[in-house]
Amino acid sequence: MLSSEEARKIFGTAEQIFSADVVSQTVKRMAIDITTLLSHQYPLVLSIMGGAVVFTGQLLPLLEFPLNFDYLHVSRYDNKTHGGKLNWTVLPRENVQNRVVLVLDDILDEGITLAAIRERVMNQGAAAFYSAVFADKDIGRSKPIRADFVGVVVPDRYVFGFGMDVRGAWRNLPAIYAVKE
Ligand SMILES: O=P(O)(O)OC[C@H]1O[C@H](OP(=O)(O)OP(=O)(O)O)[C@H](O)[C@@H]1O
Ligand SMILES: Nc1nc2[nH]cnc2c(=O)[nH]1
Repeated sequence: MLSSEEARKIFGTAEQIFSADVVSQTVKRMAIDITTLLSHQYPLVLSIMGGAVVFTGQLLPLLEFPLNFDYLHVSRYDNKTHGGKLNWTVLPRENVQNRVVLVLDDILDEGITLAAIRERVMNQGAAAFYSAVFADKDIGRSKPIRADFVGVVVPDRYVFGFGMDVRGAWRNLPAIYAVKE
C-alpha cells in the first residue's frame, strides 16, 4: 500500500486529462443514451467492483426506468499498472438467465476483463449483453470486445480517479488523471 505521502506525490505530479465537469456531463450524456436503448428492457445492471463504484453511483440515479442491480468483483491489475490473471472474488447473486444485462465498468483497457464477463454472463443464459464503460483506453490495437456505451477515450497511459486507483489510492477523485510518465 502507498503511504499517504507517496499517494500525494503521485497526485502532485499527475496530469489532469478530464475535469470533474467534463466527467459529470459525460455521465449525463451516457444516461440519456442508455435510457434511449434500454428503458423498456427492465435490465439487470451489474457493476464491476471495485473500479465501477463511482461511475455506478453517479449513473444509476439518472436512469429513471425500472431495473435490477447487482455487482460482481473481478480484478486483474491488483494494484499494479499491468494486468495479469483474472481474480473473481464475488459473483453476482441475481440470476442472469433470460435477462437483458447491462454491465458497468470504469475502464476498458485491453478488454480482457469485460470479454471474460460477457462470456460468463452469456454462458449463464442471459438474453442479451450490453456494456457501458466510462473510459475506453486508446491502446492502438484491437480488443476482444467493444463497449456499447463509452464515456471518454483516454490515452494509452495509466489513469486514475473517478473510481480508478493508482496502487490502491485515489479512487475518490472526481476528475481523471494520468500518472507522470
Ligand atoms: O480491459 P482490461 O485490461 O481487462 O482492464 C480493465 C479492468 O481493469 C480494472 O480493474 P482492476 O483489475 O484494476 O480491478 P479494480 O476494479 O478492483 O481496480 C477496471 O476496473 C477493469 O475492470
Ligand atoms: N486505475 C486503472 N485501472 C486500469 N485497469 C486497466 N487499465 C487501467 C488504468 O489505466 N487505470
